[in-house]
Amino acid sequence: MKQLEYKKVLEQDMFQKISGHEQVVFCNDPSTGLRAIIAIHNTTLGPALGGTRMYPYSSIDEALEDVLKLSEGMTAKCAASDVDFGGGKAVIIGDPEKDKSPAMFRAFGQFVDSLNGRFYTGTDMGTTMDDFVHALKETNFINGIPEAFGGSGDSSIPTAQGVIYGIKATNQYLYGSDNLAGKTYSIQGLGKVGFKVAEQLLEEGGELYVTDVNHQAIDAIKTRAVELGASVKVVGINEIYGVDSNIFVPCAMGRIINDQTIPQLKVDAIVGSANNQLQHERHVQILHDRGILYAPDYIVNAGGLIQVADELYEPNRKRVLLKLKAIFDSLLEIYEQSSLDCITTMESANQKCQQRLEEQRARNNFFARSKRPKWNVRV
Ligand SMILES: NC(=O)C1=CN([C@@H]2O[C@H](COP(=O)(O)OP(=O)(O)OC[C@H]3O[C@@H](n4cnc5c(N)ncnc54)[C@H](O)[C@@H]3O)[C@@H](O)[C@H]2O)C=CC1
Ligand SMILES: O=C(O)CCC(=O)C(=O)O
Repeated sequence: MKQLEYKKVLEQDMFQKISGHEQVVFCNDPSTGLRAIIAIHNTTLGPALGGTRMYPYSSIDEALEDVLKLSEGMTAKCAASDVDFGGGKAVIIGDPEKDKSPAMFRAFGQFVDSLNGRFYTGTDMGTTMDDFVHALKETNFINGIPEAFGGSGDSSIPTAQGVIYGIKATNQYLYGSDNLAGKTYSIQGLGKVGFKVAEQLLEEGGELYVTDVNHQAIDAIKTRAVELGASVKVVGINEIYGVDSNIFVPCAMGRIINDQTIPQLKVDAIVGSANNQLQHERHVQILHDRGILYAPDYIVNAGGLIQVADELYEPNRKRVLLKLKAIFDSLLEIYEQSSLDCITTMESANQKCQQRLEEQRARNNFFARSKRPKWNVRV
């Protein structure tokens, strides 16, 4: 009896945790060591889409919490970027440096395939296009694949481009010009996205402070700076928050805007690619009160989503470029609206997303076509 009650509490706890989500799938393949969780948050706008992260989570709870938050963010990102997909994401529990294998990604591909088009996925932190070339052998529900395989290539390129548009919009709003030159930027993380952002800022005359746990990434940006006749200052991983610069550009992990880091910040704005930068929603209000402009992460980092969603309809670079440029206007609109309504930038962005979701729900009536994008999605 006691055991039954205990089980009931556990079940309630689990369903409470996933109460905002449509479906959560645990994937277990001992033969390849695959332990993954796929979370589908909301398919109002279309099938779920979102990258797969590989990270050495210290517990299943930590992995679950991450995937739930990331997939929820994808619903907002799709809504805000006018993309006909819904919110989903996956995490693989393991160290990307040590635990990966082609067999593991093939096994993961089989799990993705079993969802029969409810979930499309590709790269995120800790995974690369090559990993998904293996998954592609098992399923077609993969995006962000190399051009040689009929895809649109590395999605971190448009993500980085979107971050640059976000920084330009922020400079325009704060300093009256979108020029990147003559400003200082502190960048956390020089991976697939952060490195490209750093490179373009250097090329356009920005001054950089950078940090990364990976020394090769640091060496690479130093070399690139020398080639460009520019210079970068390297700071410690915990020192990055206290750097006196114009803009903090987080391009590594989430939850880095929190009670410990906010008091250290000496920047005018935060504009970066990292997903879920705010530890809690209340932190955006604290930033607002301190006069630090926050660029909502899911607006700034939508470039990869824009490209991979486009790829599923058939890659078209011109269309992607137009949508990437829209990040500049969208962010400026959010800044201006939040100032007019005396609300935070996140509240302003969320209102925009809610409006699109409600409009789509109103269209999803008995006569509506099935909840699929209107063009021929590759299956
Ligand atoms: N790749 C993409 O197209 C997109 C990425 N994002 C988000 O942007 C962020 C970065 O993504 P990627 O560049 O793809 O990942 P990545 O794995 O290529 O790069 C992450 C970098 O951060 C570094 N890092 C890890 N912990 C750190 C720490 N404590 N301090 C400083 N550096 C640290 C890593 O060494 C690595 O160089 C992630 O939050 C990801 O979810 C969001 C949208 C799309
Ligand atoms: O960038 C991608 O490949 C897909 C989109 C995504 O997962 C994200 O924006 O976090």
